[in-house]
Amino acid sequence: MSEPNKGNHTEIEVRGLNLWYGENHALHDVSIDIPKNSVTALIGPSGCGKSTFLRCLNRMNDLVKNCRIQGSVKIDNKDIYSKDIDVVDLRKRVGMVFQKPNPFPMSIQDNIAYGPKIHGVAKKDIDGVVEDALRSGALWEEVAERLTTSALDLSGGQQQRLCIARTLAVRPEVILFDEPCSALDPISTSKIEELIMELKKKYTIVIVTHNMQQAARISDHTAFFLTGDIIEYGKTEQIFENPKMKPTEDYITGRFG
Ligand SMILES: Nc1ncnc2c1ncn2[C@@H]1O[C@H](COP(=O)(O)OP(=O)(O)OP(=O)(O)O)[C@@H](O)[C@H]1O
Repeated sequence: MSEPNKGNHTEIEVRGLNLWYGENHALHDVSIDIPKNSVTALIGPSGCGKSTFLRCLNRMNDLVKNCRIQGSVKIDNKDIYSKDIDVVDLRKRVGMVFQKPNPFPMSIQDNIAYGPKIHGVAKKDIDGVVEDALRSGALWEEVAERLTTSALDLSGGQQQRLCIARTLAVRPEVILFDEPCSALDPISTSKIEELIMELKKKYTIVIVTHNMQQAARISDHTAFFLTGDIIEYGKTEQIFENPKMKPTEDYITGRFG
């Protein structure tokens, strides 16, 4: 079991989390404390369970057939797997941004307004919510004059910032990023990285990344996963400059993975 991080106020507390896809035991007794208003990076070789773990944090694995989960995941002190949790409300509180930008096939404005409308924001307030979300997503200046045009006409990087803005529009507490830059060029990537570092002032961020430099640049804490276990978890500086575990050192120095 990994040492839970002690320090900042904990936003996400995971204890003894086990997950099976059918017979495949994909997460082994994972425990971790993820601090509020910070960026936590999940790194590790392909297939080690990073995305699986990330998806446990907003119960996206509920949608996977034959998936079984044991253990507890508390967000803001409340077990998100308890019976009285409304999963739609949970996914509003814990937003997610995926590897490939996935705007809805509708206008920029409607992409952002979609969630707030579903969650009951009054019509008169929608324009303000849209503008705020696009500003927070560092996209407003680029799209203010073309809000009614299709989101699919935006560049890949702009689409990804739109997806981030769409997540922000429903006022989440936590944002999960699953390799958000892997489909983007270096300039778009650095814009998203800057945005993530800005967003952590208001939100708790957990990011899966294959890009070690990215983890080192933007995260405060890093967890190294290997075959379904957290091998090491700590301050990013310590993990990258002075890893305590041999497999962590081997991975970050490129000896495997
Ligand atoms: N929907 C699913 N159904 C069945 N098995 C799955 C599913 N998703 C993941 N797995 C399995 O769970 C294990 C962990 O996969 P996961 O995608 O979480 O790893 P990862 O570290 O995120 O990998 P990558 O870096 O390649 O995205 C793998 O053995 C994978 O095959």
